[in-house]
Amino acid sequence: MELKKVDRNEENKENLTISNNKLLRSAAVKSLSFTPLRLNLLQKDILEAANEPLSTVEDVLESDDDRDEEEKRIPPNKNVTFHLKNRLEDSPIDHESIKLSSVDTSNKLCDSFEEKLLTKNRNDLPWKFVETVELQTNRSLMVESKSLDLVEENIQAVPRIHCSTDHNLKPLKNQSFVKNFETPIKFNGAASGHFNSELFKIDNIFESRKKLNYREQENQQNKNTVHNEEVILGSPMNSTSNNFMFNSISIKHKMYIIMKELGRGGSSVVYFCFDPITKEERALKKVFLSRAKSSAVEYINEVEILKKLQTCNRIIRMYDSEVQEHPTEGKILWVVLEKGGMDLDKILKKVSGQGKPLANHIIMFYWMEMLYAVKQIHENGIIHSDLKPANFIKAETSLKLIDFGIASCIQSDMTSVIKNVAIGSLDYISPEALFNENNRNSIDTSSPHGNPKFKISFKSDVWSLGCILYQLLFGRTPFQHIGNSYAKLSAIMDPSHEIKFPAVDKVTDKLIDTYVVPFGMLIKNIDICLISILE
Ligand SMILES: Nc1ncnc2c1ncn2[C@@H]1O[C@H](COP(=O)(O)OP(=O)(O)OP(=O)(O)O)[C@@H](O)[C@H]1O
Repeated sequence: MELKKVDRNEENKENLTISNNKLLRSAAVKSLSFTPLRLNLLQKDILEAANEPLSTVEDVLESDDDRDEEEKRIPPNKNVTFHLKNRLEDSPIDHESIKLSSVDTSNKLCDSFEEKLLTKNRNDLPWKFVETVELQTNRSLMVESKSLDLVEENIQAVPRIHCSTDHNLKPLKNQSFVKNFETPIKFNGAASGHFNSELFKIDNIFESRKKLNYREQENQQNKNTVHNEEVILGSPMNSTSNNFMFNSISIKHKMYIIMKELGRGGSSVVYFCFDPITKEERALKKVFLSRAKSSAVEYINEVEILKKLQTCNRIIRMYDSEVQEHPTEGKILWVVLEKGGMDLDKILKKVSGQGKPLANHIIMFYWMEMLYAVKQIHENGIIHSDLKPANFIKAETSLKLIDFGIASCIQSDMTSVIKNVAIGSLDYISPEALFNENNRNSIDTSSPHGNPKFKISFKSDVWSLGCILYQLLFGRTPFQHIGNSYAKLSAIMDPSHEIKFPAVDKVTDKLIDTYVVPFGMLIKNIDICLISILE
């Protein structure tokens, strides 16, 4: 890899403004190679970042900087105290704690739970501890609400568990080793949470219910040709309430328990679900085909494209799909997908909410992950057409690409495709995706004469990548500040529009006198599609 010495003075005096006639793709990439915006990284940093599991990267983002390295880890085989905190009241529940003994923090079996949470004298709390459950590799807590009304509302009140190696049950001073309970709870009357894993208490509840529920489901299927009404699986064990409910769905004769919503798109909802037989977690995308703004064919297209990309490790895995007729909701497309974590948009919002800039090596890590993903689809002849942070999600230790709803498959002898609608997300859309070849003199994307014609190529994705890169560096997309949509479209399409590249001090003390890896060199090695732009 080529290394280059930084001239600090040269670096700092530049405040680059690049004319749009070289297009954002080129400008964004070049800005990194020749200006203070260049990612000043040690080769070591890059390699470290590339090898670092994403979860660790996020842990870094979440942790308190002033904490000792030592303190961040709970040593294996030490007693660990979990401290429940009621976030609404914002006061630790001092007397309520669980002692675990011999906890192996590498997420292996924990030997025993010594104590249950004491709830006496704490009748004022909306939450009552019920029990802890030890699954093979996971530890779960179960918490029950005294009031049904409080369940949905206060679900956020439970979610903090403070881990401490301290036997005196004190929460850590800076509370930075905090694991959030996610909120899988859709149940009435009881809530379960988890830490260190995304498996739930539902596991053992489900075991005892399984036979019954399959029978129920079978009966229902026999009685009813519309076989995929959501099935209520009965009341839970250990719950004082009899309103414990799960939603389940059968896709290609395989049952999934729906746990919670993960996200939403224009015409779809994505749920976190659980395969009760294999215990595997899945994401379930429910597309309301009849409500789809764009053609339902596009969602079917998504399934076909995903099938084509199943050998690519930076693309979300698809396990199954089925179109079903729902009595009230019309045609529904169900797609069973690999479950990812947070999408990059949420990660960026979270970071900006913390008021911290993204560290260079994290930018680099995300950026490389995005390039790998886009490289894989381009090599397979696919143009995504809707690249944006929300469509990259954390999965395993990488970022993976999702949402191929408007993607196009290009024949091997072609480099572009004609669409008859402008497609993409406004802040990331390329000029050519807005440029109606049948209405050249206007930014009006409709056509007075004949069908509109938009010529999309692989480079449209590169433009969107440039916008994402800009956002990673400056905290906003290049056209985000233009509020009026018409003005925004004009700016995107106007080659003379100037994109501002504010001077930001990305050069930390640590890196000032070190060598720099020009960003372009990395890209060159990664994405063939960017080579032409750099040269
Ligand atoms: N496999 C997955 N694992 C985890 N979360 C997911 C997964 N797929 C989607 N999501 C979440 O759901 C959101 C919406 O999903 P997706 O983008 O696929 O829907 P869409 O209807 O195609 O969206 P759009 O209207 O933007 O095209 C995503 O931004 C992401 O937060």
